[in-house]
Order: sequence, then C-alpha cells, then structure tokens
Amino acid sequence: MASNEDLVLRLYDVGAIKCGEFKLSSGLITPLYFDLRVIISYPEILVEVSDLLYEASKLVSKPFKSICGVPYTALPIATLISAKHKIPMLLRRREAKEYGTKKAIEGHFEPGDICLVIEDVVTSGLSVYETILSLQSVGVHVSDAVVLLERSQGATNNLKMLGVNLHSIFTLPGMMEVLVKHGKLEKAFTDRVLDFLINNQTTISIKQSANVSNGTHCMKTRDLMERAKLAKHEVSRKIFEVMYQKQTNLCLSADVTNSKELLHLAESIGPYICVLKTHVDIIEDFDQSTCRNLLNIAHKHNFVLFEDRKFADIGHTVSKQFTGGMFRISEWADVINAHPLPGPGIIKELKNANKRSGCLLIGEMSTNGNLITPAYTKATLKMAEENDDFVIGFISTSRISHDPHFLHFTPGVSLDCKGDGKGQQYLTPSEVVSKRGADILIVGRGITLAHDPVAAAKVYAQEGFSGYLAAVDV
Ligand SMILES: O=c1ccn([C@@H]2O[C@H](COP(=O)(O)O)[C@@H](O)[C@H]2O)c(=O)[nH]1
Repeated sequence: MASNEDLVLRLYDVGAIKCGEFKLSSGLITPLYFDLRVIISYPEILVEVSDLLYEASKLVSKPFKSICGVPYTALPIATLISAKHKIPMLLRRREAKEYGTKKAIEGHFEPGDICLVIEDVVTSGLSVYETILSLQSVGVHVSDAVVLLERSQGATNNLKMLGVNLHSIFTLPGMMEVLVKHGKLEKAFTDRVLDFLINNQTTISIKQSANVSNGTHCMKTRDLMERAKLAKHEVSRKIFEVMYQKQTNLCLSADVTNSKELLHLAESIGPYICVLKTHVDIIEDFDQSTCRNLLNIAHKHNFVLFEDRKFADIGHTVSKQFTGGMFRISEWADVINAHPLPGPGIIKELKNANKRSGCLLIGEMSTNGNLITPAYTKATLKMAEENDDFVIGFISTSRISHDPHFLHFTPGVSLDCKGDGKGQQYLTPSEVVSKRGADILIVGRGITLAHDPVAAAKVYAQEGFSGYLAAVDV
C-alpha cells in the first residue's frame, strides 16, 4: 500500500477524520470533519505528517529562511520540522501580549526575510492569511504555504489571488477516494460530501483580509486604499477603490465592431475587470443607447469606462471631438487619453471641455518601431505633473512615475507572447505588472478571441492581480 494511503487510513483510525455534522469556523455545517489536533497523541503520525510537509516545502517558489505554523494545530508540526531540519522557527501570537515585549511574532527575524507558513487543514485559507498578515506587519514576507489537507473549497485560489502559493499533500476528494477504496466510507456518502464541496466554495472577502490580525493589514492590499486616499481626481480614486474591492487590475480592451458584442462582453466579463476600454469609432451600429446600456452594465458590475480615443490635435479640435460628434465621449467616458505631442494646450482644452473624466497621457507605446524617445517620455511626465488635477496617469510599457497617485496602464499584454504581425508587441501579465510596474494590464484579443473569453479573463485577472500583490511589497 502506498505510504500516503496508509497515512490516510491511520488518520481515520485515530479519529482525525470524522463523519457526521460539524460546524466549521466559517459557520458552514460539514458532513466530514478533520481534527488533526489528535495527532499529538500519536508521535509516529505527527512525525510522518511533518516529514510530508517538509518534502512539500521543497516545491516553493522562493527560498525561505524560517517557518511559522498557523496556531494551534500546526505548531507542533512546525516545531518538529524546525528541530529535525535545523530551520529557524517563528511563532505567531493570536493576540499580541499586553505586557512584556507585546510582540505579534516571536523569534528572531530581519525585515525582508522570507518565511514559509505551515498549516494542517485549509477551507478558505483565511487562517493561513491571518498568519501571513501578522508576519507582514513585522516586515517578514511569505510567498508560499504548505498544508496537509486542502478541503477543495477555494483556499488555493483565494490565496493565489492574494499572492501566495499553496502546496497541499492531500485534497479532500483524493482522501475520500482512499477511504472508499479501503471500505472505510460508502461511495454514496462521499458523493454527498462532493456535492457539499461544490455548493460551499469560499472566498476571502476584502473586509476579512483588511481587518484581521489586530488591525495589521496586508501592506499590498492596503496600498490600494492608501493610493485611493492620495488620488487627486475622483476617477483615479474610484479606480483604486474598484481594484481593491474586486481584487482585479484587469482592463478589458473590448475592440469589437458591433454594440451587441460589446454589451455581451461587458456583461460577461464585467465581474473580473476594473476598467473596460472601448474604441467606439469601430462600432458599426453605434448610437446613444449603446452608451446608456454600457453605463448600466458598468454600474452593475462596478467598473469604469475608458474611451481609447488617443486625442492628438490642436486644443480647439480635440475639445469638439471630446464633447460632440456622434460619440459625445465626454457624456459617458470616465477615462480618456491623449498624446502629449501637440503640447500642453491639448490638456488644457480637454480639461476645460469636461473635468469629470480623468485623462491618461500616452508616455510610451507597445508597437514595434514607435518614435517615442526617453526624452519624450520624460516631457510627458512633466506635463502630467503640471496638470495632475486632470491627468490621472499614463499609457506606458514601464513605470514612468513613482508618485503613487498616478496610474500606469500597460497595453500589449498576452499570455501567448507572439506579436500580431501588424506591429503589436506582447509581454506576459507577470512581466508587465511584477517587473515593469504596471498598475493595470490592458488585454484585448488575448480575451476576446479566446475560445472561452470569460475563462481567459479570469486567468488574466488572477495573473495580473497576484503579480500586483507580489510587486508592491516584495
Ligand atoms: O501603445 C498602445 C496603446 C494602446 N493600445 C491599445 O490597446 C489594445 C490592445 O489590444 P490587444 O488585442 O491586446 O493587442 C488596443 O485597443 C490598442 O488600440 C496598444 O495596443 N498599444
């Protein structure tokens, strides 16, 4: 018998796996419960569990200096690993002491150290995340966590969205398979548990992630709210807030040519984006009802509208292009953009025409052979700084400003990095967000031409936001 199977059977025999009706910390009633606390009474099982978790720790993405068990069940497990493999351990206090040193984290560490979190069982991943927040509050970073059992109720994805890789030894369906195989559980019962898992998927809400751990927030998540407070324009404040609330930094470039397709994309992909970008002049049947419907969907799914008009003419002309014609962009677009090429007059006239929209200046372009030089980009920054009550940030392929109130939108993003043969050049989400400092990734055909655009949007949103979380703090 494979030794992992043997361990599952022994866990069952010592009462660590229980059938019945049990209340989880989330309040859910589960038909199958794991009480790993009992393994301290069975030292050989405790050692075996520790050895498996130590093996899993070899799969982590970044080398770690210390380990920290989630209180309380994982504490003896972490202690064993620490002692056996000579890895320094940190201890998280659930409540910071009111006397003595008042430390949330005990043990020696340096700010910037990387710590591996160890847990016995995860449902949503919130307990793991609380421990991570405590560690982060003292400057210790966490990129990975290892767990014996992932109950398959969302923890891996939830933590991934927060920038943490979870490595598990067992999943709940996998464990049940072993127990059915060895006659410990009836197949009908495990089918019921599978139904329970499907119907009781979890998320870690923003409120939970921001308020846990005695008010010590995740710096990375809090950063968005800090930036919202620093925003100088209502629209950039709103964008930071939406990114925070929806945990996404994805802008969909909905470059389709009829209203029906545009509205369908907005409706189906709306939940996963913070911004929807249009080129209204390519929509064949455009009329004002297209905008009204789009505004309703934007309101429903809480995203902002960006018309990628790329104004580039003299002030007099752009102000008419912005407010008039058949598109009346100023009436519905939260965000517009402009080339700084004509000089500051373009910004002045756009602002005079409508201050309610925020403007992005095009400081860099994604196309091959474009004529933008570093000096031009530097002058773009200066123009933005001089007009920061209207200019909310940049279209760029790298970070132009370190001023946190400016937003950086980066186009030319695709998981499949081949160009389009028409001058467009692509980089991956992690390259643009983690390495080049983009705040928001603009993705068009990577989503709209995908076999399943909603599934593709979810992948880009996840890749983009975990990259954002990894980039801000680490
Ligand atoms: O430098 C730039 C500026 C703007 N864009 C726009 O972004 C999208 C990209 O679409 P993909 O299908 O993801 O290539 C498109 O609307 C462009 O007009 C850009 O690509 N590069």
